[in-house]
Amino acid sequence: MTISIGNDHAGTIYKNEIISYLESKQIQVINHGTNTNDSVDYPDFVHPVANDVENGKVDFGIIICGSGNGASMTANKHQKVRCALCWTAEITQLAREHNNANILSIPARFTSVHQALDMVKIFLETEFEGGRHERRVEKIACS
Ligand SMILES: O=C(CO)[C@H](O)[C@H](O)[C@H](O)COP(=O)(O)O
Repeated sequence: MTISIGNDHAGTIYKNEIISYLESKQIQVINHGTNTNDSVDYPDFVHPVANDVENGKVDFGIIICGSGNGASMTANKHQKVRCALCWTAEITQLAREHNNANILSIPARFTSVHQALDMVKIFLETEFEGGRHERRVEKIACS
């Protein structure tokens, strides 16, 4: 499995912890940055992740900013992306089970690193339930 990841300056520390976790699980990572704490614009680092998911280069993406909102809004501009802003384990599990989310948006300024790593684990290990949810997910994309 390969994961595409991107973040703004508010998420750099969390991104580095997540990469360490993923690599410990032998998961390859495409890191689109940013890699410093210098102020940047989140769309510049989220669009590449959304492109990777939309083009089928990876199955899942992870994006991180301060509240998770800007990153999520940016990713969801991409037609084939279903980005979920998650801040608890249960919301993360439901984002996969019910919404077949393919990008996880993490609010770095409102979660701990431990919570973020737990959400990443859940996001990657939880299967989409399909069934009634499949019909609903298919209606998300505007024609
Ligand atoms: O888009 C955001 C707000 O929803 C992100 O949280 C950004 O990380 C945040 O806006 C950055 O704020 P800063 O004051 O420029 O660090």
